[in-house]
Amino acid sequence: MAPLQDMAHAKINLFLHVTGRREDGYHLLDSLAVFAGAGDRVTLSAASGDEDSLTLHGPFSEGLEADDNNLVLRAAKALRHEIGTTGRTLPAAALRLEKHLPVASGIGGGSADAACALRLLARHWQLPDDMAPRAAPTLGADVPVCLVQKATRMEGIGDILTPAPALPEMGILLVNPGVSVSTPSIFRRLAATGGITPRPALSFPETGWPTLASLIAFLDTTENDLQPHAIAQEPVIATVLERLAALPDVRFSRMSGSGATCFALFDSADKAMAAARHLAGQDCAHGWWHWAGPVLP
Ligand SMILES: C[C@@](CO)(OP(=O)(O)O)[C@H](O)COP(=O)(O)OP(=O)(O)OC[C@H]1O[C@@H](n2ccc(N)nc2=O)[C@H](O)[C@@H]1O
Ligand SMILES: Nc1ncnc2c1ncn2[C@@H]1O[C@H](COP(=O)(O)OP(=O)(O)O)[C@@H](O)[C@H]1O
Repeated sequence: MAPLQDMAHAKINLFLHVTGRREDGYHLLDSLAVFAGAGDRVTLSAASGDEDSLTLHGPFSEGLEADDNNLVLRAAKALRHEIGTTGRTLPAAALRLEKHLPVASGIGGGSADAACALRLLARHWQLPDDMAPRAAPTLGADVPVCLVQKATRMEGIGDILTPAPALPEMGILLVNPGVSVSTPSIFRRLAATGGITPRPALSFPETGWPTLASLIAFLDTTENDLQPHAIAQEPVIATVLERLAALPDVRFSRMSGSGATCFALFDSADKAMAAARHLAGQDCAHGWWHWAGPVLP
């Protein structure tokens, strides 16, 4: 069998409202998630042994372990469990993860890797369509949206998904200042300050956003409720946001997820790439990770 390969794309929360808290401590969200061309690559080859295995490669593989805690191997285990008794007898998979996305950075890299592994394993084992979506939420709140990997409104804790209305063509620049941020610690900070901002229910336009201006007019009515808490923990995020807002041709900027990656929107991928070159020339951006290109359709 030829190896199977798929991309685990970066998820960006264009806005993120925390609307409530469940009894188990998980927060209810309302968020518009889109995916960028940036991503990790996962490859699956048939293996002869009886254990699934993982090897790590790429610029952000250092600091990650290829052990049972890695979300790629956790995905394989969760999928076998979901399948039931026959899950244990399915052929072993040799998985290879090429890590290009910064770890613990608010763009769901680990969740995207898990979702990507689920998609590949479901193809490898020729599983029915509902099997990977059943395993996804057991791996993390962001894994279901990463399985879909298309612009989506996320509600509940990330388990209620609705396809987003049509989005305009745009370019995106992602910038991470090289600090990792733990998602639970940012939700804890939010909870400690009372957390929930009361707001009227938000409605998305049924016909979508025909232009970037119309999308930005909508985003201007929203926030990322986790952003102030992430800045309080890692003040360098505020510096990233200042730099993004000052870039040529920038139309909008904000932090994604629980941070620290921030994004800026542009009329085109070319303009995003030109702004990335401009930023890379600044002293403050030394050691910052960035990626610029298209938002996936
Ligand atoms: C904040 C978001 C927004 O898309 O993105 P990231 O910053 O991780 O990219 C996600 O909700 C993150 O999803 P994910 O990273 O999969 O979270 P999980 O592993 O399930 O949960 C980690 C911890 O975050 C908190 N958590 C997570 C999701 C949620 N809806 N409410 C929460 O309170 C809980 O404390 C939980 O124990
Ligand atoms: N394949 C993986 N890639 C990234 N992180 C992983 C992976 N497997 C396990 N993890 C763990 O998951 C945590 C969350 O990682 P990640 O998904 O990158 O965060 P975020 O959703 O904030 O971008 C990290 O602290 C990391 O230790």
